[in-house]
Amino acid sequence: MTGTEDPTNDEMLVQTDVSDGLSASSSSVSETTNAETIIRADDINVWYGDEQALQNISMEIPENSVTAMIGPSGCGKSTFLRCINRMNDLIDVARVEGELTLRGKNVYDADVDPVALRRRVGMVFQKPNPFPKSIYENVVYGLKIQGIEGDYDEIVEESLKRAALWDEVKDRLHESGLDLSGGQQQRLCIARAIATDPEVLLMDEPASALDPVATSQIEDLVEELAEDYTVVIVTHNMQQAARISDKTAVFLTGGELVEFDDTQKIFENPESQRVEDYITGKFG
Ligand SMILES: Nc1ncnc2c1ncn2[C@@H]1O[C@H](COP(=O)(O)OP(=O)(O)OP(=O)(O)O)[C@@H](O)[C@H]1O
Repeated sequence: MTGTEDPTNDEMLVQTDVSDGLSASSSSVSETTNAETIIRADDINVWYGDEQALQNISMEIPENSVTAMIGPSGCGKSTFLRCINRMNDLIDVARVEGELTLRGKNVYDADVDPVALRRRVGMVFQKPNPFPKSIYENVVYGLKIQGIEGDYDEIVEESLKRAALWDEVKDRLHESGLDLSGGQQQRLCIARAIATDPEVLLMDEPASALDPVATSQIEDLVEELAEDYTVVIVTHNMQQAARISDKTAVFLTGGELVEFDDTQKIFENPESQRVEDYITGKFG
């Protein structure tokens, strides 16, 4: 997107679609083990045309935790993430089978409005991509599009504080979001995603385009966000998954979920030899 175009990318789609129907800090594993399940996948299969991208995926994601999705390129991590807020609906050739519940309600039921669902399940993408609007307007974009009323000044301040950006931008709220650094832009996108008060935040490699300092800020932020939200994050960075997540799902080639467990267990004592080989760098 250039600075002059209106937003037309997936981010805007999420923002415009997010109009209703549906993190952990590195809190200790034991804290999350008993947490309530917010998302449950049951035998999810996804095809793009004739190609199967996910096979019989089942997992339970606890609320207020960080769940990392790791695995080699093309193993279906992003596809799974997009099942949660039905972004795959937007891909003509994609077909999803199985049940995926959010607080017990199958998001694929006929009576679920995907627009409403995406209000409850926000998304942050790989490339920081604020709209060519002011910082303030970026944060309130989803609210305006969805016709959500409220004290916008307060929501902007609260969202930017939660995204750990307020102190850096409070004196320039009406300057362009595009003038921020990459890391600030990504935190602005996070502020925009949380302004509509979702329950779940999906993050697709949110730090992969950032330098180490900005990456570390995003990691700290993800941990903080998990106090209020359930965060599901795709990452290629295994150290990052180990640092910030409570649960880790390891997908391997062919769209198979090979292991899903507490992050500590996955990294210290995985059940599967294939997972051990992957995390120790023997392949992938
Ligand atoms: N829009 C699409 N149309 C057709 N095939 C797709 C589409 N999106 C993904 N795929 C295919 O589905 C499989 C899984 O892709 P996906 O992007 O979910 O994997 P990933 O693990 O997230 O990969 P990466 O780590 O490289 O982002 C791949 O074979 C990919 O080519």
